[in-house]
Amino acid sequence: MLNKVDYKTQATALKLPSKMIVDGVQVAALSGKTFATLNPATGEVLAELPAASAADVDKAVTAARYAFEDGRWSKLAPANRKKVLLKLASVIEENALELALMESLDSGKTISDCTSIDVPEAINSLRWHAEAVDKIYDQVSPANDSSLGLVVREPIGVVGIVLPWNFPLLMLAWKIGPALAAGCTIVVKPAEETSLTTLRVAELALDAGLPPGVFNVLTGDGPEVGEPIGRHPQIDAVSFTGSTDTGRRFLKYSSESNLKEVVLEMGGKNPCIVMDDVPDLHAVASHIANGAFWNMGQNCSAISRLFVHKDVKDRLLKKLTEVARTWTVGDPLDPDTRVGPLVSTTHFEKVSAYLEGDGKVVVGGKVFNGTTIEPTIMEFDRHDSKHVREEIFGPILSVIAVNSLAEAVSLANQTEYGLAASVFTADGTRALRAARAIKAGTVTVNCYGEGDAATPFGGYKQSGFGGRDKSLQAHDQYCQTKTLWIDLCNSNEGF
Ligand SMILES: NC(=O)C1=CN([C@@H]2O[C@H](COP(=O)(O)OP(=O)(O)OC[C@H]3O[C@@H](n4cnc5c(N)ncnc54)[C@H](OP(=O)(O)O)[C@@H]3O)[C@@H](O)[C@H]2O)C=CC1
Ligand SMILES: CCCCCC/C=C/C(=O)O
Repeated sequence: MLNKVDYKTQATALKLPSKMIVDGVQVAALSGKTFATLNPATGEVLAELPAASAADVDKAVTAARYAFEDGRWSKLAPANRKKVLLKLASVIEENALELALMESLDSGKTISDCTSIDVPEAINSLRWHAEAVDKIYDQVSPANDSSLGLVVREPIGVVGIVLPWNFPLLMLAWKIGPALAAGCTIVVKPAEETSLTTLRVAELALDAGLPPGVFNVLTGDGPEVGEPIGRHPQIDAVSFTGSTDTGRRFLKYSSESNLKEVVLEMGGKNPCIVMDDVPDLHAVASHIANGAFWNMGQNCSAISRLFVHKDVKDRLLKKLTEVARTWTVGDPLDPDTRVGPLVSTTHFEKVSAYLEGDGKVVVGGKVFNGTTIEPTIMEFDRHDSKHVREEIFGPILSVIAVNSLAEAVSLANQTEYGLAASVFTADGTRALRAARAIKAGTVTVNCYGEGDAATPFGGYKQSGFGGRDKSLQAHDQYCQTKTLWIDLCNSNEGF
C-alpha cells in the first residue's frame, strides 16, 4: 500500500474521462450540455461530464440493438466471450490503482476500501461470470419417445443498467459481468455523482476487444437518462440498484412501455441479532461495526438495527464503543482513514438529520466539514422511532434490547424491507432456526457480509424484485428461456 502523499500525488496526475461511450466512440451529449462531478471530500470540480437526454438514450439503444442483432457479440461462442471478458478483467487489474483513485476521488470512499475491496472484487466478479459462461449447459426435457424437448437459454437482448453511487465500480461489475457473458448488449447509466469509473471501464473494454456498440455508457441524471432507459421500447430488460422509490418507478416505466423485464435491487433496514451466549464479544462488536460503518454506512445491506439480549447489552455496547472509536475519520486518500465523507452534501444533510431525535447517543454523533459523520450508535426503547424504521444510509446504528430470540426475530421482521440480516449466537440450532425465520435474501450467522461471487444477492419484500445479482442466478437475469419441441415420429424405420 502507498502512503497518503503518494496517493495524493498519483491522484493529482490522473487523467479523468470526460466523454460518454456510444457505439465504441467517445462522444459528448447531443445537446452539448454538461454537468460537474465533484470530489465530496473537497468540494472541488473533478470533471465536466456530458449531460445526456432522451435523444442520447435513443442513439445508444439503436447502437446496442444493431450490435445485438448482427451477432457480433451475442452469437460468439461462449468460450470466445469468456476470452474477451477475462482480458477485460486483466486490463482492469493492470489499471487497478488508477481506478481505485478515481473511485475514491469521485465518491469519497476510502482509498483502503477501493484498493482492497471495490477494485479486486469487481475484477473477481467479472472473472467469475466469464469463467462460468462456457460451463453452463442447457436442458433436455423429460419428453416422450416420439418428441425431443430442448430448453435453451438465449441472451435477453439489449439491457439497460442503472447504477447507484455507493459501489459504482462493484455494482457495475455485478451487472455487466453476467449481462455481457450471456451475450447481451448494454446501455449503462451510472449515478450522476459517480460516473468516472464506469466511463473508464467502458474505454478499457474497447481495449480488451469488446466490439463497438456492445457496451455503451450515458452520463446524466435519473429523469433525463434513467427514465428514457426505463421507457425505451427497444430495451428488453433493465437491471437497477438504488432506492425503493426509484425501483418502483422502473416497474411503472415498464408497464407503460414494452413490459421489459425489470430486476430491482433496492433498500434495506437490516437487523442484527445478538444473543447472550456469544463467546467473544469483541469479535461480535468488530463484525457489527464493520456491518454498520463500512462505506460510511452507505450500503443497502448495512447493519442498521441491532437487537441485543438485555443480559449482554451493556457489555456489548461498551465493546462497540471501543471498536467504533478505532474507526479513524479523515481524508479518504489517507490509507489509515476508515470513515470519509458521505457522497454529497445533499446526502449528508439527509443523514445528519437523524442525529437529532429521541434516541440516546451511546457513541459518536459529531459531524465534520459539512460532509462527514463519525460512527454513531443510538439506543432506543421502542421500535417505532423513525431511526429504527427508515433507511438512513449513513454511519448510524440503532440499538434495542430484547428479552428473547423470539422477540428479536419478530422485531427483525417488522420492516417493509428484507435484504440482509445477521444472527450471533453460540447455539447452532437456534441460529439456523432464526436465520430461516427472518424474511431476508441473505442471513449471515456469526459474521457479517454478502457471501461471495457464487452466492445470490437480492431481497425479499420491498428490497428486491425480479431476480438476483451474483451467482448463476444473475446470469438468469440476462437470459430468455426458449423451448424447442421436435417431432420424432415421422420415421418408418421400425425402431
Ligand atoms: N440499494 C442501494 O444500493 C442504494 C440505495 N439508495 C437509497 O436511496 C436513497 C436516495 O439515493 P439516490 O441516489 O437518490 O437513489 P436513487 O435510487 O434515486 O438512484 C439510483 C439510480 O437511479 C437513478 N434515478 C434517479 N431517479 C430516477 C428516475 N426518476 N428514473 C430513472 N432513474 C432514476 C439515479 O440517477 P441520478 O442519481 O444520476 O439522478 C441513479 O443512477 C439513499 O439515501 C439510500 O437510502 C441509494 C443508492 C443505492
Ligand atoms: C464485497 C461485497 C460488497 C457488497 C456490497 C453490496 C452492496 C450493495 C448495494 O448497496 O447495493
